[in-house]
Amino acid sequence: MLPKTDLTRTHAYAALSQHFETTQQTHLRDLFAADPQRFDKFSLTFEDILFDFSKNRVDDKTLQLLLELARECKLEDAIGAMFGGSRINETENRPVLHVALRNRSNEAIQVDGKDVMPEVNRVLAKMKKFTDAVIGGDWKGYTGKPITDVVNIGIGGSDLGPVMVTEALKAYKNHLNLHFVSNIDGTHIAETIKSLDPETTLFLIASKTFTTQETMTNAHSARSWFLESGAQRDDVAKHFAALSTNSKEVAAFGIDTENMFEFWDWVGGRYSLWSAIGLSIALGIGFERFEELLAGAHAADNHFRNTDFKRNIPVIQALLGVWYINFFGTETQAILPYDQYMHRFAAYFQQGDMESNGKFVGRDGRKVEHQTGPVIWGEPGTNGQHAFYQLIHQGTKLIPCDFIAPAQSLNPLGEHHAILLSNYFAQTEALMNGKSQEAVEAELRAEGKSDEAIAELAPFKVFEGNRPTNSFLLKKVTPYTLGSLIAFYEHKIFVQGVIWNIFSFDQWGVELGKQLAKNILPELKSDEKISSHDASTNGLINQYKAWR
Ligand SMILES: O=P(O)(O)OC[C@H]1O[C@@H](O)[C@H](O)[C@@H](O)[C@@H]1O
Repeated sequence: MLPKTDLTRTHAYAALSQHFETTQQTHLRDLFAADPQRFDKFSLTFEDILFDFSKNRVDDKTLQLLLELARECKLEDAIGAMFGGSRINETENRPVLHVALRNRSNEAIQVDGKDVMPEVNRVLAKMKKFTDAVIGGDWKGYTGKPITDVVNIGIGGSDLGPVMVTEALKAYKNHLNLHFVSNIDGTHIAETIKSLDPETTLFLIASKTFTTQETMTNAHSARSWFLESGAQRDDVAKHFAALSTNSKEVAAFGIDTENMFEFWDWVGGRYSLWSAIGLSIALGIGFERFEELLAGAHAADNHFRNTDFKRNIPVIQALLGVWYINFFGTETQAILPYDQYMHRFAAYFQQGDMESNGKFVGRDGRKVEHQTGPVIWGEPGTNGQHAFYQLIHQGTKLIPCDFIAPAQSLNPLGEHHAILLSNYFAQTEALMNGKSQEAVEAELRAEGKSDEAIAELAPFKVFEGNRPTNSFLLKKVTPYTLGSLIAFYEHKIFVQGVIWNIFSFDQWGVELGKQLAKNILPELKSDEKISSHDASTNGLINQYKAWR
């Protein structure tokens, strides 16, 4: 059970509200000028990751109060409850144990008095055997050829993690071609199988529940395509594997349970890349590197669990987010990786964060009186700079941003990396300092502009600055470092959920649309005019029928 604390009724919240009134106008420039130790004080190093949070609109007092808030919300108990296997996902009556999947120390983790680690290790061993056989060419397709292409069919948590990680670690990839099919739009599977040879293709049907409409429909289409190629039913075993918690449905689909890689209901879909759902990752980069990913996450778990909140990266990340969301009223959070390989990182945490903390009902079952999860978005730098940074620099909205970059490039090519990183450093500097009216005027004067032209143009060229950023500087993107970074963001989400007094590990909000789609599907099959919905929905459906 998680402790229940009403955020807005805590002492720390009242103190923070007061503190906000007195400090909200303070400029970051002045905070830096006033404290030469600011970077040392407000940055943390964890192995090969530097987390610099000094460019945030906080001072010692802010952090002290935010840490008090964490204590008042009983964060320590909540962390203990998660790692201890309590059923903290109360609305689904499940523990939340993605940390067990990467528990490389093998320390026992009990659920209802039973250690889950032997099962975790059994599946990992099975994954290793399978990945070694497929990568090594010993696993043969139905005509005796080795596998060349792997297609992961899954959606949401059964897709986004594997896609993000295999993209982020592409530099470590072996010869297997990876493909991901998620969308129910037939275009996705049709375009994917166009280039594939059924004799050398392996399908991974990734679904925790094995009932998700999109995944099952795509899986059936993949199987039909495979059988139409001349393969027999018995050959399915050589070309289809299942990653799931639901052995009954896997068997019903016709996949031999020998080819099933299990995980458990205590793994949330959006936290499942560490489980059998990560099989495509292990196939793409090899099992050892998959284990390095797990090890990096495990090290971050230990940091989260054992480090004083003051020096605890995910706790600080979370508290800064709370400061902006609940006091400054920010609504979004940009994640901006200066690494092309990490181009799906923000998309991954759109699900991770928004499906976890996009909730308006508190753990007491009542509507909360404060803001909860932010809108997460972002694109890799420098592409974003040429697209939406205008608004971050000069728009009317305050957008806290996370900048992420590796010091070492995996593709050192001429000056590319230095140029990339010069932009990474410049952007947080510019967002913090801005550019004053005087500086703009002096610049225009130096360009020889008249006083009149200067007066006209200057206001448009002013940057207020004081826009907060976090910087993650990684030594290099490796499976290990990536594992740690992902785990930090996961725990940030957890901490915020605790403080907001919401349940971060269910996702009831995705159900209504699914239900309604189920009602509408049969209506689309008939030619009759539909009148069972509101006028807009009826109108849209009937126009669709007229045009199809
Ligand atoms: O893995 P499954 O059971 O097919 O579910 C896929 C996704 O289904 C969605 O409905 C859920 O909101 C996600 O959390 C989940 O990841």
